[in-house]
Formats: sequence, structure tokens, C-alpha cells
Amino acid sequence: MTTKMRVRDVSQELGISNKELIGLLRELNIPVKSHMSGLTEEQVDLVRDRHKSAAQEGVSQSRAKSGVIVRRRKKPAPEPAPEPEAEEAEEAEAVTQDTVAAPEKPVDAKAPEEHLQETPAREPAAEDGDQAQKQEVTQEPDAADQHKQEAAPEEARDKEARRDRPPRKGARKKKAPPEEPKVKVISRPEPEAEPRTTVTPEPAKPEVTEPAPDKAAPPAAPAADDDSKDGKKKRRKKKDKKDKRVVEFDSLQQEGIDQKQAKTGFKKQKTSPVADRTGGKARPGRGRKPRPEPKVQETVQPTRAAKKKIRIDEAIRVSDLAKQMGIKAQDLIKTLLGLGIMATINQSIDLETASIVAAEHGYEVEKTGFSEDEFIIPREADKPEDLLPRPPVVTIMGHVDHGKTSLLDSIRKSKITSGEAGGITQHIGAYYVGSDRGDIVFLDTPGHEAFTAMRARGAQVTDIVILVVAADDGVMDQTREAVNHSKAAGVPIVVAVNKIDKEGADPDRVKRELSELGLVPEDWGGDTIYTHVSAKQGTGIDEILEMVLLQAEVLELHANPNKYAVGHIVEARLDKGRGAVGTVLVQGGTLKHGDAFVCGLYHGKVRAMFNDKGKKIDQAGPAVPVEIQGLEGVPEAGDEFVVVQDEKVARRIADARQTKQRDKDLAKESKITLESFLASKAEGETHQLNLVVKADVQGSLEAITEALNKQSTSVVKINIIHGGAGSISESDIMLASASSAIVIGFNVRPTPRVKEVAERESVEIRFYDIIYNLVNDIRDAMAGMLDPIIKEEYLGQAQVLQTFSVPRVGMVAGCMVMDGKLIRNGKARLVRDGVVVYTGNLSSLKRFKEDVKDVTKGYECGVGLEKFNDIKVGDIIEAYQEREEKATL
Ligand SMILES: Nc1nc2c(ncn2[C@@H]2O[C@H](COP(=O)(O)OP(=O)(O)OP(=O)(O)O)[C@@H](O)[C@H]2O)c(=O)[nH]1
Repeated sequence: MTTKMRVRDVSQELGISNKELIGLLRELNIPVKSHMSGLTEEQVDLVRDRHKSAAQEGVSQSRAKSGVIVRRRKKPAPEPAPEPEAEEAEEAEAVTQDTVAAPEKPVDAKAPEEHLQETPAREPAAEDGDQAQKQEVTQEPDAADQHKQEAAPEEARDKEARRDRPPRKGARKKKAPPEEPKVKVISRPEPEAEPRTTVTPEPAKPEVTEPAPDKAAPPAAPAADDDSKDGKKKRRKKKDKKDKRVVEFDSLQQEGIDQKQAKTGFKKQKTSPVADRTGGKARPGRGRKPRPEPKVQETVQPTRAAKKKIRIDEAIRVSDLAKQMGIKAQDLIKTLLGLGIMATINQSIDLETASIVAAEHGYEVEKTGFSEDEFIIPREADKPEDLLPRPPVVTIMGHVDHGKTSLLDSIRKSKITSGEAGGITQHIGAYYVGSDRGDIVFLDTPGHEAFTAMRARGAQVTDIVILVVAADDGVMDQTREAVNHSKAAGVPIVVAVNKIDKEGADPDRVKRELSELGLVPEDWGGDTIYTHVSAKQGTGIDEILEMVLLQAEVLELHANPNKYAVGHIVEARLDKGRGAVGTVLVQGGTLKHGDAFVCGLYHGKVRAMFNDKGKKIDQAGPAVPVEIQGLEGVPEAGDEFVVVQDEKVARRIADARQTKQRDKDLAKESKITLESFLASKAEGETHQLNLVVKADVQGSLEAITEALNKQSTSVVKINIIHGGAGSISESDIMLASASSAIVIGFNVRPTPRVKEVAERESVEIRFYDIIYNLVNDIRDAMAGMLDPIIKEEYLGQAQVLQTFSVPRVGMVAGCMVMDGKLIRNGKARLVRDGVVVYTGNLSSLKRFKEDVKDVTKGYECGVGLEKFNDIKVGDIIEAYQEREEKATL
């Protein structure tokens, strides 16, 4: 860049490394920055002189044995010898500089510092001042620890390299060895020389004439070294997190390898390809015996073998995954196709799929996504000693006007009048009733709608169902429905025969009719509890409560109150003044004021709690319904309520759930459809097709039920979980939703509202007006689970008489159809000497250059086979077609 001589040129002239030269220059108080810096004539002269004198009193060092460096005062001659080969000055500089610089006295305070930084492992002839000492210091440990020795110069080289030719900086590693010989200090551990353990520094020291000052210095120098090491350590640690390779490297450190060395090892790994190149150059020239590369290799190999990791959340877009793996999206899509997954570039694939496909490309997928399981307090099974009895939770069901509300009121009133403190009962969706024999919790949304709606959300809150049947009316549609709903949920029923005060009350009729539904009274030899009540007059209330408690005893209901609360939302609404409020039925643990929680898609913090009497409370144990404030949104009845450690976690979980919900909404599919239900089951599993059948009249319902039941086979069972005459109701949809059933409507239509619910709940409704069609569809669906039978049908044969190679088309065979016919685009196999050599499709079928649909026996034609050119005269082309046949049961 200048007309002056560059350091590089001078070093070449003197046959020393740039680094050495720079050292000399510094000693001469000539400031230079790099080997590219310019020098004036006088400066060059000065350097020449100094070099001369330095060479005379130079120190040479040689390696006494592996891991031991012997430094000897020597006559100048030997030193330059190895160095002149300044072709790789870049490398050598770092190292050799020491040998040259060392003999000279330190120039000034700055110089040593710089040296320390750049070439911490100088091999000074200790005769020199403190600088030399410092350098020596690094030497001393070197002698004592080969790794240090190696590390230091390597680092120096690295630095130098960085400066000199940045792109090759990492190449040192492999290059390094050839250089090392020059500078004996930098002795890589001999293959057999184990770090530290095999090093015998002692013998080395005596040989060094001037080691004394070194000894004084060590504390300082290594300290400085350590500092820098620490710094690097930190940096490296940071890297660790990002780069797996560093982890490998760390393990090396644990093996006792000095950090610096490890660091260089790391660099080498990174830039090994370049190192190979440069190293290749250096070695032959030198003819040096190869240095103990093995160590380096060891560090490289595991790193290379390390699996590349990709961190993804729950799902990842195909394009993003391809990007992360550094491959083309098309290639990724191909891999996906190979796995039988059709995905477009913008489509997301789930974690599992991503893992499989990434593995194909040599990547490992790590889930970084948020998993709420990590935050939700693990639900371990409660220890028996922690469990305490809890009250049963009861739902009242029954036909319209049979007295559900009256019974609920009656029960509530009876208890309030019996001295419950609190006064006015609040409607919070559930209430707590204390009785002499025990407490009971009533969900006060009568009817099976709420019950099933909750169940559809996976909430099994109810322990016992009270089925109210008016004694004067008997079993009606909704009574049956209620029975079916309870049965589907597996909840025991206690029958309350109501209105027994009424004239014309016939409790026996109720018993009889219910027995037909499977609820046989105890006094008739069954196991269903029946009680006679009059909700209006309040008679039989205690008795029914007692019966409920009796039933509860059988159920042995227990809960652990000493843990974070879990429960379900019974009811929730947006209150004008209080914001979102919800009633939680605590099912386990104890809910406390201030608890952070998640319920459904929302989170919150209990800001206020009220019991069913409207009284503010601070905590609620198992089976206690409480109304809470502090919800961030309005959850749905049946949503699970879980207390978590803090609000932050709660928010995080809720956010994650909302994201998931959005994804779900986008990919909304029917929970179960007639077509899909069979396919969803594992092979060999008995399939059960749940149906809710609604027909216009009882007669057709019976006919349908009978016809459908007949369809059940050993493989597929038809289970009509509910059947009724009348239009399809919301309740039917909810039942179907809760039981993964399909709704069959026979001559009935749903209201728009019901349709909406069905859509929301992803329930399939199928409509029929002819029983035959309905049964056929069901049969077809049942058969759909069996793989279709593919039957092959022989079409004909043709013999190849000649072959033509048509440009851009390939081989075309001139054939004569010997039997049957060939059809265009039909399937074909090529038979040669009785052996099938090709199976595929006809790519063309022509007669006199005209495409034809088919060619029959006795006619000649031109035939092309798809992706097959090896057609020979005499081959037989056999045409056939495949037919899929539905498997029948
Ligand atoms: N005589 C008599 N009438 C009753 C009794 N229980 C309820 N009723 C009456 O029956 C009618 C319907 O009672 P509800 O409690 O509203 O019946 P429900 O089952 O809750 O009705 P829905 O809410 O419409 O489903 C009311 O007029 C009650 O007064 C009873 O024990 N005896």
C-alpha cells in the first residue's frame, strides 16, 4: 500500500516470521500493527542489525521428549534454520516470533502486554527483562503442561491469523503442527503423552538456564492468562447454548485439556476444511514429523458426528423447516410424500411429523414449545391417607313439568329453614345442602342439557342423578332421555317419584315403566333406589336426601383437600358490574383467595369468592361450589379449573390454549362421521358405532332400531345410545357429542339452532326418509372399515413384432393383439420368456398414428409403456385392469 517495505517482506528477507519481526520492531520502539505495515529504510536497517545481533545470542529450544521442552542457549545458526521457511509466515509468525523476540529485551511496557495477548506463549530466553519473564511464564506452564503450551501459541496463531487473513483464521489447527516444530515450545502432546499426567516439567527446567525469573513470574502471567481464559470461558459458555459443538469441546476440557487448547480445538473443528488445505501445503515442505494430531482429530470427529438440532414449537411450516435444515422446500415435500404425507409449502406439520422428516435429513428435533404439563401441578394419585370423605354432587333430571325445579327448591328451602346461616340463597348454579346424615351438593340447572353439555366438555362432575318422574304421568320422552344420558355417563340413578300427593298418582306404574328401561326397584329385586316425594308439599325430602347419601356411601367419594384446587366450571357469565364471574365446583384440593388459575381458554386470579349463600369466603374445599371473580374471560360450563403456581404461568397456559384452539378451529372436522369412525379404530379392535336416532313417530323408531341392531356384527357393534320420537334437539346433539355418536334423523329436521350446535360440537347428523337407505348406509359405513378388495381382471395380450425408438417418446412396440384387447391408459405387464419384466401402464395406444381407446384381437397397434423402453421383439404385453371391491361384512 505504501512504497515502504512491508513487515512481511522484511521478515521474508530475514527468514523470520512476521511475528518475530514485529517483536523485534517493538523492541526497537518501531510501532507496527501487522505484517502489512510499512517500514522505512532506516527502520529496516535497524531491524536488520538487531536481527543479526539477536541471532547471535539467540536461544534455541528443542524438544527433549514428548511433552518436555528443553531450552538451550545456542548459537544463532540453528534457529533461523527452521524459520526461514516463511512461506507460511502467517502461521509461523505467531510461534516463531517468540524465539526471535525473546532473546531481545522487552521494548517497553506496552510491548509485553501486546505480546501477552497475541503470543502468550513466547519462549523467551529468560535472560531478558520482565517481558521475557512474562513470556517465560507462559512457557513454564508450557513445559509443565503441554496443553497450555499448545494452547497459547495456537491462540496466538489464531489471533495472528485473524488479523492476517481472516477467512483462514481457523485453518490453523491442521497447519499448526507443521509450524510447531519450528518453535519447540509449542509442542503438541505426543500421542501417548497424556495431558498433565505424563508431563514432567521438572527435567525441563533444570536445562533452561534462565528459568529462575520465570518462576517468579508465573503467578502473574498465568493469572493474566487465566483471566483471558475466563473471559473466553464465558464467551464459550454462551456459545455452548447455541452450538452443540461447544458442548463436545467442553467435554474435552473435562478430560483435563486446557481451555485454551480446547478453544483452538474448537476453532479447528469449525474451519477444518481450510486447515486441511493450508496444512497440506506446509507439511511437505517442512518434512516435519507429524505432530500429535490425534488429539485434534478427536475433538473434530465427535463434533462432526453431532446431530444437528432443530428447535420447533408444536408445529412448523414446511417452508420454515426446510429453511432451518438448509434444504429446498421441494425436497422436504418430497420426503414428506415419501412418508405418505401430503403437505404444501405453507402447510404446518406437527412436531411428530417434523421429527420424522427431520431425521431423514439428519436432524434432530427438539421441542421448544410450551408444554402446560410442565406448569400444571402434576396430578399424582392422592395417597390414601390424604383422602377425606367428600359430599356427593347431584344433578336432578326428568321430563318437563315433572317437578325438577320444585324438588330443588323444596330441598333448598327445607335446608334454609332448618337454620342455615346466610339468608338469601344466591343462584350460582350449584348449592350446598347440609343434612343430619351428611352434606350434598346440588347442581341446580335441572335437566340433562347442562349435564350432557358438561360431559361433552369432558367434565364428569355429577356423582348421582335424581330422576324425577311425576307419579301421575309416568315415564315420558325426556325421562327416557335422562335415563340414557345418565347411563351413557355411567352415573347411578336415584328415582324420585314425585307428585305422590296428586290424585291419580300411580307410583307402581312409574316403577314398571322404569323397570323396562333397566331401572328395577330394590323391592322388585333390582338395585335402583326409589323414593316417593311431593315437591309441592315437601314430603319425602329427607328421605330422598338420605337415599342419595346412601348411594354416595356405596360410591365411597373421597378427595384430598390439601393441594392446589382442581375443579370444573359449573356456570359462568359476564356480570355488568363484576366482569366475568364463574361458579367453580372444587373437586380436589382447596381453592384460596388470591390463587392463580386456568380454566378452559382463560386464566385469572381469585379476587373474590362467594358461597351459594352469597357469603364472601376465603377458601373452598372439595365439593364446595363457589362463585369467583377475577376471570379474564367467560369460560364454558364444564371447563376444567386448575390452580397454578402464579398468574404468569396461568397466562402462559391460557395463551397456549387459545392458540391451540385457533388451530383446532381452522382444522375443524367432525368428531366422528359415518365414513371416518371405522378408520379411526385400531386394527383388530372391536368397533362400536354409537347412534342417536330420532324418528317422526315411535313406530318408525322401533322399526329402525330393530333393523339397525340386526346389523351388529362381531367386528362392528351398533349401539343406539338414545332413540326417541320427535325432532332433533340440542340435547341430542350434546349427547352425541359427549358420546362420539352420529345423529340419525328419520323424517325429522333440526332447527337452525340445533344445526348450529351440531356444527359447533362437530356432530354429524344424517337424514333419511327410507329405512332401507338408512340401513344400507350404515352397512356401507361398517364395511368401509374393511380394506377394499382389489381384483385384477385380465383384458388381453399382444405380442411385440417390432420396436421403434421415437424421439421424445421412447420405445414404441409394434404389436399384434393376440387375445382380448388392450385399452388406452390401461394397466399392463411385459412378459419376456414367461417372466414379468415390467408392470405399469400403457402410455400410448395407437393405430396408424391415431390414438385409439382400445385395440381388439387380430389388430395391430403401436404400444408405449410408461417409463419403460426395454421392449424387445417377442415380448408379450398383457393388459389387465384393477377393480376395487368393497369388503362385505
Ligand atoms: N301437586 C303437585 N304438584 C307439583 C309437585 N311438584 C311440582 N308440581 C307442580 O308441577 C309443575 C311443574 O313443576 P316444576 O318444578 O316447574 O317442574 P320442572 O320439571 O322443573 O319443569 P320444567 O322446568 O318446565 O322442566 C308446577 O306447577 C308445580 O307446582 C308436587 O309434588 N305435587
